[in-house]
Amino acid sequence: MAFRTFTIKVPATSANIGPGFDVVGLSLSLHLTLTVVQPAPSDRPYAPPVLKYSGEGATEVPLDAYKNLTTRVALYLLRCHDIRSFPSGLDIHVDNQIPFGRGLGSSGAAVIAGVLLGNELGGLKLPRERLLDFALMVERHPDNVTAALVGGFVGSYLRELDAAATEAASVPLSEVLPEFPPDAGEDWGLNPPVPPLGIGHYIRFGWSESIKAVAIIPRFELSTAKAREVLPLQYSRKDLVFNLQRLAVLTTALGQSPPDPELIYEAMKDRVHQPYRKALIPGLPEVTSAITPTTHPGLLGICLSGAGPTILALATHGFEAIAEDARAIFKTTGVEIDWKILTVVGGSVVE
Ligand SMILES: Nc1ncnc2c1ncn2[C@@H]1O[C@H](COP(=O)(O)OP(=O)(O)OP(=O)(O)O)[C@@H](O)[C@H]1O
Ligand SMILES: N[C@@H](CCO)C(=O)O
Repeated sequence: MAFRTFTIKVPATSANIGPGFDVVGLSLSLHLTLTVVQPAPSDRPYAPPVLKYSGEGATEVPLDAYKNLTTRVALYLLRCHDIRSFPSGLDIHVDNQIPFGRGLGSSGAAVIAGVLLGNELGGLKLPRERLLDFALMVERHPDNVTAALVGGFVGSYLRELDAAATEAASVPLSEVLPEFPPDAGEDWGLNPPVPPLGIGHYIRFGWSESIKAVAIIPRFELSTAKAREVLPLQYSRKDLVFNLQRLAVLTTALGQSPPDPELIYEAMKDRVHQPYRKALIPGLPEVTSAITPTTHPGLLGICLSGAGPTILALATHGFEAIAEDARAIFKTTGVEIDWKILTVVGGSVVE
């Protein structure tokens, strides 16, 4: 193969949208972009990938290809296809607009970029559904990764697997993505666990073109793992039905033109994750209860974005008033924010 260069562009995502915990995701107009230069094979000694990084997270992300999340996922995909290492002399420049640990799907985007990178480098030509299986072996809830891969407003579920497939899909992350020493020589250890076929299934819902998302982004990180630890293992029937009723309405309501604020505001309420996360996000209940379609014309609904701490307000107009009033409320709790108006975009692209 001759020298080639390609780019991989993956959108940010907001998961849950209120009641759809671990079920729905929305792809948004911030991107993780990889520009990859792959030299033609040569007789020169093996050279490991050189990773450069700009934008969000540039000061904290590992630049060792055997430690970085995206390249580790790419290597996982390659190793599952009997390709034991990266091609020699790769140059990968990552430019990232998605802030880390804010509930905008940075890790989901990094994982999807990794499966797309592995697919390209190995010339594997895997279909989208199979790429999703690999992503789900790493990020085990489907909402962010599915929306990042296919784009739009997406609902997904994990198929019930038989006993053997359940076992294959439940191996610890450390076995899926072992950390190799950079100079690992010939000993690559055990074969990686190959995902069962068809783990995740999804459908794209309609989305009204008039709706934009105001991302109100606190200036602190909250890891998804920490924000999941505070959730209970069991829920009352009342709370479950509360969420199911709203989610059923929401998936169609956001596709209608014009969107109905009265219907959507209530349909974006949640009793499964947000109430438990408020202790981690000072100001969350105050912002979501003070900003309503009555106080802020144009607002449709407001919720925690993913595992937080970002708050997502869906609106047709009045964006600045929503964001600045949220800023003022957060300020009273000592939290500074940045905000952005985002649009709903298509899925990942390799070109
Ligand atoms: N582009 C990237 N390259 C390498 N690692 C990344 C990248 N983006 C995110 N990560 C890793 O993922 C971590 C953040 O993941 P986490 O799941 O906690 O939050 P999030 O994905 O931003 O939010 P959420 O899942 O709630 O939408 C970062 O601290 C970093 O370790
Ligand atoms: N559904 C997940 C999204 C975060 O990745 C959560 O809320 O924990």
